[in-house]
Amino acid sequence: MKIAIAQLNPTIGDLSNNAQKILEAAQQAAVQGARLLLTPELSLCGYPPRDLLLNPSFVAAMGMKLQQLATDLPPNLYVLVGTVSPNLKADSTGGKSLFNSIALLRDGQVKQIFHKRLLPTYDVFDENRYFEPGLQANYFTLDNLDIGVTICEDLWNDEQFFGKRNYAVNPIADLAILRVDLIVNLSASPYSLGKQQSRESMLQHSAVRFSQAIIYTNQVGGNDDLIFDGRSFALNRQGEIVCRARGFTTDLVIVEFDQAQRDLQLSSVAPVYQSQEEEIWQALVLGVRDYAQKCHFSQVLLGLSGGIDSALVATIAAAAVGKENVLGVLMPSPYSSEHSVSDALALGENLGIQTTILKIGELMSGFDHTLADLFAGTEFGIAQENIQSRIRGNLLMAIANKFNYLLLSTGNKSEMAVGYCTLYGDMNGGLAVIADLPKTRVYSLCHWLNRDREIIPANILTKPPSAELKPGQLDQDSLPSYDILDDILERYIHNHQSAAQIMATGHDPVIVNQVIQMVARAEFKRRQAPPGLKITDRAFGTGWRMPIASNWGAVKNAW
Ligand SMILES: NC(=O)c1ccc[n+]([C@@H]2O[C@H](COP(=O)([O-])OP(=O)(O)OC[C@H]3O[C@@H](n4cnc5c(N)ncnc54)[C@H](O)[C@@H]3O)[C@@H](O)[C@H]2O)c1
Ligand SMILES: Nc1ncnc2c1ncn2[C@@H]1O[C@H](COP(=O)(O)O)[C@@H](O)[C@H]1O
Ligand SMILES: N[C@@H](CCC(=O)O)C(=O)O
Ligand SMILES: O=P(O)(O)OP(=O)(O)O
Repeated sequence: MKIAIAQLNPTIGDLSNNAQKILEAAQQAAVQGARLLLTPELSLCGYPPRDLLLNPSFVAAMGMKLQQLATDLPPNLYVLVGTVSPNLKADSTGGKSLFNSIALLRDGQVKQIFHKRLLPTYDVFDENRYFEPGLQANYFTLDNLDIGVTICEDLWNDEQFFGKRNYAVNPIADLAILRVDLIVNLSASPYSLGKQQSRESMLQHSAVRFSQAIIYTNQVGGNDDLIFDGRSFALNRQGEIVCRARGFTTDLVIVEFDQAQRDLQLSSVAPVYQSQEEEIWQALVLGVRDYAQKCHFSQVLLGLSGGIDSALVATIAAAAVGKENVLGVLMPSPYSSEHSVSDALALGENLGIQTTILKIGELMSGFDHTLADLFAGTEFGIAQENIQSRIRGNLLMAIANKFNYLLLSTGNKSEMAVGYCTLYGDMNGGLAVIADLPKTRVYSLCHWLNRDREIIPANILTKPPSAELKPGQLDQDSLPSYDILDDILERYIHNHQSAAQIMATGHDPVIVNQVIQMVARAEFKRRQAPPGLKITDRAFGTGWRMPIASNWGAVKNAW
């Protein structure tokens, strides 16, 4: 039996176009002789729909679209579609009003509905807010095969693999007891670095442990801060990968279930593990492309300083939306170095993007003049330095607003962590492209980009980072060196280590305390930052929920 995996890229809430994508995949699958088509979790509305689910008219429209899709699908093909369904007992039991479900469609009808059993609530997930958990093991019978149905998190509870039980039940174990022939999984699993290795080793473990063939279908595409990498795959009962779809792009793959052997056959196995840099690059390009497209922007702009952060963002942007659709704005001030302009122009030329120069000296004088009386008798300080950044931010938003460009902001994760950025200045923008990349990773990605030929000019790679807001200023005047800063941040933010634990690894206690205080104090800035593309398992986005007015971490030695 041929089973098709449709690795789709839905737009959240675009029910008609999402249904059309499912229909087109079904037509292709039917032509290729498939009997069953799998689509991702919530494929009809896109994942994550968030609070759209609280809107009854949205839920009703999804129900109608599902019925229409069932009617439109090619005959004789069974199709699993991700949708929501009502919890009819909600009023009497006090539960949530919806299930996160899969509908089995065939010949114009919704044949069966299956509900997601394990609802994730950690990191970016908030499914208990909307959904009631399903209580039953889900399966259906097709051509004498019993096919177990699971939704995303349903597979993430193999206590032998994790070394602990994440939930009380394990849907795979329940299906194995029922002796199903095959388990399919419809997922919307967001990308983070190394996630595919975890998914594959987790499911290899479960496939072998329960002697179950598993087909895992993932969503692909960018939705706000989240990037879905696709890379759907299937495993036979021995835990061997028999098929792997492409990463970071849509795909339709057919796998063959051998009914005599009761197992999946080997089909096409795409190479899986690229270098970390290549993987991050593909994720960010997809994230920018889809954010722009799904928010209806065809052109983007950014401030080009001749520094490495803006150079990387410009390079990603050119790959995402086309070099002819990227505008780099150079805004030298009297404090800017000469190489600021020459390096930015060299980068612009290498990329083939448009560039323009707007000198900001006169605007700075205008600000100084207007503020002169109010600031009289005070020393020149950070507030005056930041005026340059705010003038640039203002000019960039004026251009974005005038010509309907998307402004990309260029802050990296190290800066966002410690607040080394100016609110309403360089933090302006619609999308923070590298906000989840520590500065050391910005460097490694740029070196990787230059592996065959120079894209990022050598001088941008070698000069010391500088905000250039006053003469001779370097980042390292205010911050520890980036390799030290990034190591402390990794331990504190990702590994949840305490100050004492970080100090025990040999870091200077004064620096550790300073960094932790800076992270706490910069929360108010991060809360006002544009959405940042998530590429790690701990990003400053929807999964980061810190208080702003808090004393924890802000007071020296408080922990
Ligand atoms: N702009 C750039 O291009 C750039 C780049 C790199 C580094 N930097 C550095 O970033 C720093 C920016 O300076 P900054 O942080 O003083 O400027 P800022 O204006 O971005 O933030 C400080 C201001 O925010 C407000 N604020 C402080 N705590 C708050 C809270 N809890 N809630 C609400 N508002 C609050 C206050 O008005 C305070 O003066 C400087 O050190 C600068 O050198 C800037
Ligand atoms: N001289 C500049 N021209 C254009 N854009 C600039 C300039 N200086 C800074 N920017 C923008 O602001 C961010 C942050 O700057 P840092 O150098 O990190 O302080 C930069 O990426 C540019 O987008
Ligand atoms: N834990 C899974 C599942 C999430 C889900 O159920 O959507 C993941 O991170 O990919
Ligand atoms: O933000 P940029 O591009 O100016 O990079 P750097 O901070 O390294 O100068």
